[in-house]
Amino acid sequence: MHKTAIGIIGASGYSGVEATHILAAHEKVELRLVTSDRWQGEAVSRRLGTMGAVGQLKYAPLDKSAELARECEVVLLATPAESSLQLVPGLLAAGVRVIDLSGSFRLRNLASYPAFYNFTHSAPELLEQAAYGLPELFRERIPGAKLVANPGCYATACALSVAPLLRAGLLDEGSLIFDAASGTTGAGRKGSEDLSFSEVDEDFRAYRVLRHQHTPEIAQTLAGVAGRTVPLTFTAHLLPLKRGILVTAYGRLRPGATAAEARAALEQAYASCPFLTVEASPDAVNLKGVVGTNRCTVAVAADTTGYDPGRVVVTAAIDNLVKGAAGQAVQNLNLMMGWEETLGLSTLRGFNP
Ligand SMILES: NC(=O)C1=CN([C@@H]2O[C@H](COP(=O)(O)OP(=O)(O)OC[C@H]3O[C@@H](n4cnc5c(N)ncnc54)[C@H](OP(=O)(O)O)[C@@H]3O)[C@@H](O)[C@H]2O)C=CC1
Ligand SMILES: CC(=O)N[C@@H](CCC(=O)OP(=O)(O)O)C(=O)O
Repeated sequence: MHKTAIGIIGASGYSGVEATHILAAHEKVELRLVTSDRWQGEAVSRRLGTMGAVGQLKYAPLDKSAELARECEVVLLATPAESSLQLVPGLLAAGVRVIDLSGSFRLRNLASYPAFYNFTHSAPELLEQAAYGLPELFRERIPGAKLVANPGCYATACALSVAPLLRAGLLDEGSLIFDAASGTTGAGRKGSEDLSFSEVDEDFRAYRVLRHQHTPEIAQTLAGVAGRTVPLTFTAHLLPLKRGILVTAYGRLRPGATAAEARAALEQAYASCPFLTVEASPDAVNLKGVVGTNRCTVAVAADTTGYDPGRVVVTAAIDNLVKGAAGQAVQNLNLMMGWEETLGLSTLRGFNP
């Protein structure tokens, strides 16, 4: 059977390693290229275990990425945003299709880059070309895309929690609040004092409050589904765990809308989405149900206590490295290539039997 040549640039990072595992077992893929400076010259099997034929592949240095990637039909960039920004124009010019896991092609508003990513965008003409790779909400542009901007991990969970309610016109025009918590792999492999074991273990705190880079991304997605600006506050928290994101979203039902309609909106929106599960109650949405898988679980409840009439709460959970990064990238790859959406992703095993 013909296999499609794929490369992973930034293969030694947390999401690059996750992508290597998934693609090594993908029946339609030949993993042709993995690049990393820290592991250059070493075989994949030395770092990740035997992994069949892929185990023999050696990590190439990052500065050879652009040249070697020309042998690939599609390349996943699991690199920091600035590195992706440098690499993407050349790869596209060489006819290579790209799935970028970083934030460098997600935002339409150019001013958001200096404000939230600390750089001025050097390839603004490519932003319009990039398909935002959140298949459950924006499936149409992915199959024909040359460049897919894979969504951020928090942005994935936040958007999937409330988008169906906004699309169905069930929420009022007041602001939405997203409280989200992530495991530490969300910050990547590079170390910092704040992320050291002694600082993180047995602690819990918010970070980058009112200046997190996923705020404009969530706002862009919600405006896309609601057809209006959606005011929002997003707060990220660091969990003393390795993987997983749980978001709790707070909004208000518009007068006359009911909890049953909100639940039906989630169920209808996600009925044909293989990785989305609507749980009976927000209490049933947890990290154990999703970690190690490409799933996203969601559930909604509305206030019945009378203490806050109209209040609606939605929870959503994902694995930040799978549905929040490498798994979603492979889901997008499957759609770009016209393959079954779940290929390589349906047998991933989480904690639950
Ligand atoms: N971790 C997560 O949960 C998520 C991450 N993302 C995004 O995906 C991308 C990869 O993230 P993640 O896997 O966490 O990152 P890591 O920090 O774990 O890994 C970064 C990778 O990029 C390579 N790299 C290339 N250029 C540079 C550079 N200038 N500085 C540092 N590393 C470089 C590194 O190679 P080497 O060191 O071997 O040379 C390494 O393989 C990022 O843009 C991130 O924002 C998106 C969603 C979720
Ligand atoms: C725990 C933790 O630090 N998580 C990261 C999320 C990484 C991500 O998705 O960021 P990009 O938009 O740069 O791709 C953060 O909050 O920045």
